[in-house]
Amino acid sequence: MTQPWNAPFATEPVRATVAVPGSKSITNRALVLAALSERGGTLTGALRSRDSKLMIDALRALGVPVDEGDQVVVGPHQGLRGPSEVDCGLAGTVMRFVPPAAAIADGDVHFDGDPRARERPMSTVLDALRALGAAVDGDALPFTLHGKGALPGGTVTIDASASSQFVSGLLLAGARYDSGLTVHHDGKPVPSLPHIEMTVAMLRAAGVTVDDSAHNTWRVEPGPIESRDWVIEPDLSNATPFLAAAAVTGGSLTIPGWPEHTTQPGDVFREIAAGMGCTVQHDEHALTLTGPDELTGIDFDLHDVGELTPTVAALAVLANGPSVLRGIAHLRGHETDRLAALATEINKLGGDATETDDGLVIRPKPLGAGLWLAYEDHRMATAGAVIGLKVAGVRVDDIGTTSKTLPDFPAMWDRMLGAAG
Ligand SMILES: O=C(O)C1=C[C@@H](OP(=O)(O)O)[C@@H](O)[C@H](O)C1
Ligand SMILES: C=C(OP(=O)(O)O)C(=O)O
Repeated sequence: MTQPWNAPFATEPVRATVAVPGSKSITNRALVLAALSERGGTLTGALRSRDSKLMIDALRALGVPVDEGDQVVVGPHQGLRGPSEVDCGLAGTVMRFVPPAAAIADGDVHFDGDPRARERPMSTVLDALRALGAAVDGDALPFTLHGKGALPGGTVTIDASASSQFVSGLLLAGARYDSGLTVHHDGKPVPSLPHIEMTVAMLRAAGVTVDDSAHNTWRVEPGPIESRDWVIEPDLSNATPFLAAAAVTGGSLTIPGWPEHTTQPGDVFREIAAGMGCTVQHDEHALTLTGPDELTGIDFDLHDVGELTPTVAALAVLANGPSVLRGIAHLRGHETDRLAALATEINKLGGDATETDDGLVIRPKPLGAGLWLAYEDHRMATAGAVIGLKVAGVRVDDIGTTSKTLPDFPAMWDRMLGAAG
């Protein structure tokens, strides 16, 4: 058990430029697409973190050569194969993206992951694969896919209201199914739609024909996936704790390389921060956020951008008025039940947060020192760091859990604060 991390308290406004590593979501999609293309592919600016390492190791376990140099190079291979073991860790992208790909492997593939991963929703993907012709034992991690080297594919109806990753995972592999794939969603609205747009955009960039013109229906034509050099954008969701540092201290923070156009949901943070009183400037080179004297509360539907919730909740705790965060019931199936975790930890520090059916209500109240639990959730850990900038004596029990997507977080945070002087 590691010692709790003393969250640095900001004695002056944060003023810094912070370069964040590559996007988790784009990196892990590019890895899957490269593995499913005949000649592999390369990734420039790939994220190197627990989640991307789990994806690389999963692909290697399926017989795909992956070289991790300056670039990540996915080599050509003779087809995915078992028998093999895949460790999903706590990575939603590994547990939801790899099984649809492994469904065309030759041989058995056994999947498992962290204890919490066994509780994350999974049966939708496995039922869909069964409906498309796969043989699968199990409804959650651990489970075994009995690959036959090909999958008929066709049309499947799923309820993807618990996670957009159910749709993305199926679409990423769908072109390699004999008849391609049509996915219909039937249920409450699918969350995180920008992440599905990211999937569709990357499939098209790899030469796959995708029809997403009908609401809640996606059609992927069968055919090859082209080999490409993927240039990975900075992870905009991982940029948000750093931007939040400027927001809560009345400072100014620049993220270089913020894309002009992107499917990353982190881009919506510009609108949220502006809605809370920040000034946000964006040009073709960078994004700069300047914090106000006092943050205002916000009423925001985060359904499309749920992964921003922990950062936004941290801002809300330090705002001068109430905030309502809506549309995020599906966060109960994330790395931890994020609604329960945020409400519990905020209230433990003396704050006022209430869980609703689909979100959180956070009211201003002075906070005090205390231990902030991360629940093995990288974004809970970074939210604790943001609050600690303004509340003296906050400790985060497991800052190391940030390695899921941002292994260098504590050093980056220190460098950011050092730059403020
Ligand atoms: O496809 C992706 O890369 C992701 C989709 C989203 O999942 P949910 O739709 O389950 O929220 C997001 O929260 C997750 O961090 C990454
Ligand atoms: C929900 C998240 O991760 P995962 O890809 O494991 O679902 C997240 O990073 O906020």
